[in-house]
Amino acid sequence: MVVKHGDPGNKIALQRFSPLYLISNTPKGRGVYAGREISSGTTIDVCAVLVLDPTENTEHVGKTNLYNYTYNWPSIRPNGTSTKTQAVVFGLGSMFNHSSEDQNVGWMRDLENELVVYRAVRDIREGEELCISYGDSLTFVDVDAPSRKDDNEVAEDLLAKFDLA
Ligand SMILES: C[S@@+](CC[C@H](N)C(=O)[O-])C[C@H]1O[C@@H](n2cnc3c(N)ncnc32)[C@H](O)[C@@H]1O
Repeated sequence: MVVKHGDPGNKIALQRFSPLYLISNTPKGRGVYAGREISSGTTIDVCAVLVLDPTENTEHVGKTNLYNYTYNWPSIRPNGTSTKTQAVVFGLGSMFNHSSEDQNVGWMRDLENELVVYRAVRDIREGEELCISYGDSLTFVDVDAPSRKDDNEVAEDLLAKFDLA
């Protein structure tokens, strides 16, 4: 079907930066990498989402691995009040990994059009992984997080304090 000019409200411009690479077997599983420099502010992708019915989300998707790929999303009840649900993001949006301290990609919900728009939040070097923030409540161990000290290291730190006294 060819869409003519007709109703511009139904036509959403999609943008995807190129080249991007999907790399498997990173410490975070699969991840998305820049194939060349990306300037701050560049749109990296525009992804359509599937907003889940809140009951379907808690009773079904929330019990599966797919849950780890969903984004928090507001949902409007038939009476007009707002509640929370999840949305499945199609395309690359589901492949961006999390970084707590060095995100280079920001994302924004477009509620009206049921899209997520991803943009570079700083200049990105060729070969860098594209990472977003998932927020504070992670469901996995963050491989970028500074490793916790083991008991021996804590004991050594305490002894060092005594030495100083
Ligand atoms: C939306 S998926 C991202 C793509 C995923 N790496 C894959 O291979 O399908 C989210 C999952 O990626 C992994 N992940 C993302 N960021 C991570 C991080 N900082 N440290 C460890 N695992 C991470 C976790 O397994 C998480 O549940």
